Amino acid sequence: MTSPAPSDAAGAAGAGTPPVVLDQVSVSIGGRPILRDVDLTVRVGDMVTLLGPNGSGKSTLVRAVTGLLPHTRGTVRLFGTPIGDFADWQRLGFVPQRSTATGGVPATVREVVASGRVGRRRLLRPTGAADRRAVESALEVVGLADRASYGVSQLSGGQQQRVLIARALAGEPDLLVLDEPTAGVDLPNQQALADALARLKERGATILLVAHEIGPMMPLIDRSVVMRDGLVAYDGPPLTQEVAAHTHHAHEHDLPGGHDHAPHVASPFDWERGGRA
Ligand SMILES: Nc1ncnc2c1ncn2[C@@H]1O[C@H](COP(=O)(O)OP(=O)(O)OP(=O)(O)O)[C@@H](O)[C@H]1O
Repeated sequence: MTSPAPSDAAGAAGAGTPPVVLDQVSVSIGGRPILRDVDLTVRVGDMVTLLGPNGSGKSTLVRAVTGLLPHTRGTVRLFGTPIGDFADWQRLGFVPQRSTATGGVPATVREVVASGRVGRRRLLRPTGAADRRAVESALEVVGLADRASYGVSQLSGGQQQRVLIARALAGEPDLLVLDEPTAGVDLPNQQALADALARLKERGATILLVAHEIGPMMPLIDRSVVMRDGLVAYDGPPLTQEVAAHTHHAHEHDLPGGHDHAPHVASPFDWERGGRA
C-alpha cells in the first residue's frame, strides 16, 4: 500500500494498551437487557471476530464500542481512555451493516471514500495531498480504482460494501470495526475484503469484525468471540468455519443456559452436547 503508515497504533496510553476493553458491560434497550456483564479485550494488532446466533447481541456490542449506543453498566475503554472521555475518534473506523449504508446516496465512489478523511482533516482545511493519496490508496486496496467516478448506486451490493470499507480505510484507522461486511457478498468480493483487511493488519491496525461468513478471512483471524443471549459464550482461538457456521445457524431456543447467570466462557461445542460446561 502506498499510503503513509497509520498514526502510532500504540497510542499515547502506551505501546501495549489494548484498543478495546470492555469490563462488565451491560446494555439495556427500552429497559430490556441486551448485553449482560460482557468482558472483552482486543489487543493491539489483533483481528477478532465476533460470532453468534441472530439476536445474540453482536451489533449491540459493536455499537457500544463505537459509542453509538450508551452502556448502562460497566466500563468501555478505547485506547485506554473511558469512552465518555475519548476524543480521538479519527483513530476508529466503522463499517456499519450494509442495510444502513449507501442506499440512494447520489455520490461518486471517490466522494464517499473521501468522506472517510473528514476526521483526519483540520476544520475547514481543503483536501490536501495526503488526503488524496489516502483516498486513491484505499480505492486501490479494495479494487475499485477504476470505478472511482461511478455513482455508488451504479455498483453491485458487494462493490458498495467495498466502497464503505475503502471509506473506513481512507481514514487510516488504528482500530477498524466492521459489522457483517460479508453478509450477502459473493466470494470474489469476500476475497477483496480479506485482501484489504490483510493490508490494514500489516500496517499494525486492530480489527474487530462481526461476521457470519468467515470465508477467505479465516487465515487473518487471531481470536474468536462467540455471543449467546447477550453473554460471551466463547473467547479463544479462532473457530473453524464449520463451527462458526454452526454458531450462526443455532437459535437461542436450541441453546442451553438461563438469563440470570454471570458470564460463562465455554467451548461452543458445549452447545452441541446440550448442556453448559
Ligand atoms: N433499537 C433496538 N430496539 C429494541 N431492541 C433492539 C434494538 N436493537 C437491538 N435490539 C434487540 O437486541 C437483541 C440483540 O440484537 P443485535 O442486533 O445486537 O444482535 P446480533 O447478534 O447483531 O443479531 P444479527 O446477527 O441478526 O445482526 C435482539 O433481540 C434485538 O431485537
